[in-house]
Amino acid sequence: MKFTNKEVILFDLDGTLIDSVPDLATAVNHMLNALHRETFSEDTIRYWVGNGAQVLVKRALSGQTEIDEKLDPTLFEKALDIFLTFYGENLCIDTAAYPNVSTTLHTLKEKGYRLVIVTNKPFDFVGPILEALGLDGVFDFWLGGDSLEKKKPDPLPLLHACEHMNVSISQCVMVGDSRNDLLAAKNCGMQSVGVTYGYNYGEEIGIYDPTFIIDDFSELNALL
Ligand SMILES: O=C(O)COP(=O)(O)O
Ligand SMILES: [Mg+2]
Repeated sequence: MKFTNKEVILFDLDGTLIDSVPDLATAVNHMLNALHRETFSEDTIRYWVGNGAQVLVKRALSGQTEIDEKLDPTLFEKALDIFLTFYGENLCIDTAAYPNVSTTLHTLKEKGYRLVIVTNKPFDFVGPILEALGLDGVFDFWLGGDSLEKKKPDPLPLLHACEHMNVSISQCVMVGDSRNDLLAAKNCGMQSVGVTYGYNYGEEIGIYDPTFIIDDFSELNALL
């Protein structure tokens, strides 16, 4: 079984194309240290990634995935600023593309697919990371979590990407590691691929009903 009549492939970034948690965790702990607060392991922080930088910082200050509703707004603003500044200066120290990502993206491009990134990560961080990993030439377009007024799991960024690329929803596929990607796809009737190796809050990706599930990025070659 494989997809038919697809033209544009939408990719999530963190947990799908790149393992960015090592650098995100360093930046989170730098921020927590600066504010004299308890730090956390990379394994714990991995559960907090997926809804963008603001939610990540709120979860870190709350010490759990569930955000503390009584979080002091001044503390949050200060924490966000420390996090964004440090992360922006240390984007690609221990971040790496997952196995077979680069070769598979190049193969898909050679087959004629146009490739797009739809991430919840702030837009300004995306280009420098792609450049550092040698992936910047492969994509036609990308959207960050702050590019539009709503982010995944809202379908808005996926719909915007389709419109920008001048294709219909049925001509696109969303490839992602988290429920945010698969729910965004489901919310606009787009087919999807769930990857099992990324970050999904400790949940099996299959729960969110992707069209196909893959354990390795190169398996896309057989689906497209
Ligand atoms: O930055 C995040 O929280 C997640 O980013 P992603 O949408 O690329 O997984
Ligand atoms: Mg992701």
